[in-house]
Amino acid sequence: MSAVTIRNLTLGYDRHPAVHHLDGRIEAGAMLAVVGPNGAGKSTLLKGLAGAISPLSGAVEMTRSDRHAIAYLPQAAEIDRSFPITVFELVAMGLWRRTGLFGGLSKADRQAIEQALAAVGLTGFEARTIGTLSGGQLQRMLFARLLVQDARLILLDEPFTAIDAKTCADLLDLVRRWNSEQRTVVAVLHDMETVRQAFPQSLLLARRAIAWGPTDEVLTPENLLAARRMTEAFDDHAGICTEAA
Ligand SMILES: Nc1ncnc2c1ncn2[C@@H]1O[C@H](COP(=O)(O)OP(=O)(O)OP(=O)(O)O)[C@@H](O)[C@H]1O
Repeated sequence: MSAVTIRNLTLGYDRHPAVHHLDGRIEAGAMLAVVGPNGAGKSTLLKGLAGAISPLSGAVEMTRSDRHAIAYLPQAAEIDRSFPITVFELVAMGLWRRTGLFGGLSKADRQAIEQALAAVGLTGFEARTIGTLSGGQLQRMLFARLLVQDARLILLDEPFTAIDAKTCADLLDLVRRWNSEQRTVVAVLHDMETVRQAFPQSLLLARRAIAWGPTDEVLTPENLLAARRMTEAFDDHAGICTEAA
């Protein structure tokens, strides 16, 4: 059974396409890594799956109940840390579909928030404002919000970038737990070791799909080179450095 079917999907900004003519299926319960060079369209694809941007053409198909149960973790850079909100309040926002924006929290809701904070190792941080957290603590807090969302489809944009090894390992354990609970996880990742270790399926993106399937068949040197060449060909401002994939 597929959780998501992508049909001839083109996504972009101001009518400029960033992801072209993508076709594929994400099976329910899959762990799919989305990989590719900078500017390949990975974040754009996640936003399209999350429903945060509308397709220029084509479609993202999923059941109505799945569409209403998507948890999306944006890149850390997109979080406004100066916003005056506490850790508890931010994690509580994961419940808003159930409680409504201004609804009160039940005792069970408060317990769920406390449990989520405990699961990410942030017990005692409830009253801290988010601007006082370290990078690793911030990411743990965002995972706690994902936990209380209790979603079937979880979209993660670079969840392990710029965090320490311990936090990375702890959060990867949570992702594995979600997968063992038959949730579907789609993650944009840059670290190929993490992809090979934890994500059986990969989509290699370079505006178009270069390859999509079992990770060891997708992450070949030939495919990675093709992805880099294709993304550079798209980028008007591409520099001459060709080292980092
Ligand atoms: N809000 C936006 N408005 C206009 N163009 C955008 C916007 N966001 C992304 N783009 C462009 O769309 C293309 C794909 O960007 P995207 O962020 O999806 O790539 P990415 O693969 O996630 O890159 P990275 O690995 O660097 O995060 C890029 O050329 C980018 O400049």
